[in-house]
Amino acid sequence: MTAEVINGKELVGEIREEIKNEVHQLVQQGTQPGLAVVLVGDDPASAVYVRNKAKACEEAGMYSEVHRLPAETSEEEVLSLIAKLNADERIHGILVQSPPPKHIDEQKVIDAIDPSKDVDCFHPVNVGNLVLGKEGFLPCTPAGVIEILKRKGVEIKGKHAVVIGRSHIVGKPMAMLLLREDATVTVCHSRTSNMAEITSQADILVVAVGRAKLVGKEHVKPGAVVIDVGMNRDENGKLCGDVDFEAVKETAGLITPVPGCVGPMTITMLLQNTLEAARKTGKSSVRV
Ligand SMILES: Nc1nc2c(c(=O)[nH]1)N[C@@H](CN(C=O)c1ccc(C(=O)N[C@@H](CCC(=O)O)C(=O)O)cc1)CN2
Repeated sequence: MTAEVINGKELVGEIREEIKNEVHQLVQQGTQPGLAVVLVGDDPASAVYVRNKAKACEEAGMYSEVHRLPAETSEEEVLSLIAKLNADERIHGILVQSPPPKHIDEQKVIDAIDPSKDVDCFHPVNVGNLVLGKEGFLPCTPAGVIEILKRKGVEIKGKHAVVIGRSHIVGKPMAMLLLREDATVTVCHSRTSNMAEITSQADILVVAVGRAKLVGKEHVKPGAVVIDVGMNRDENGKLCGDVDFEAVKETAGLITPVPGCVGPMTITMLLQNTLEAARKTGKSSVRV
């Protein structure tokens, strides 16, 4: 069996077109969604992601501003910028690119973001709402994974979904969102002893560990849906996921490629959250 490889470019293009139309309508009503991205330091991968976020905003007709701060910027300076952005009516969404330099307490900075502008869904209030199943922002990468599954017609309800990874950004919220969709969810992590035994029972396998090609054929049930959230460099410096794509595509039924699927979908969900935030607050000076 050879898996169907999901065409991320097509999916992302379709959703971004929908968002662009909705942004256009909101602009007509006097509100242009605005996103502020804060990047502290000079991590090259983060610089690429931030550039892609600003470009995606522009293409969707949204306002965006990127605050690039030197690596030695103090925590107080970052907090003071967040306070200004919280009060800025042009800005509906704020995010701080992760990871910041070590001297900055990331959670303290996240806690300072107004929850109604926390489009990453990292603030404890929004994480709490997610766990309680209340309305609110959905975290971008996990929401992107659910969107991929739904748009590809994958039934989630009643299926066994296994998530590998327990990070705050992906693993934990991913498990929550799958639960909300009525999947039976198992979370595996670095201390799981019999991982292949568990993952090979999954109908839906989401991998988010940050280790190149960790998941091989032996981890995957024939016909399973495999979603690769990883973003690594292989021994030749080429971008690759956490899944050994060439090996697993022989076993899986449906598989996401890296690059070109979950990453761009994450940014698409960020646009979606910024649009939602703008709809709710509705204040801005239109700049088109
Ligand atoms: N504040 C946040 N920080 C981080 C998040 C996040 O959601 N919020 N997630 C990741 C990084 N990330 C978004 O910020 C992200 C990673 C990768 C991609 C992406 O489009 N990748 C491309 C390849 C890009 C390349 O050429 O290197 C792909 O998969 O095709 C988008 C967003 C950690 N930090």
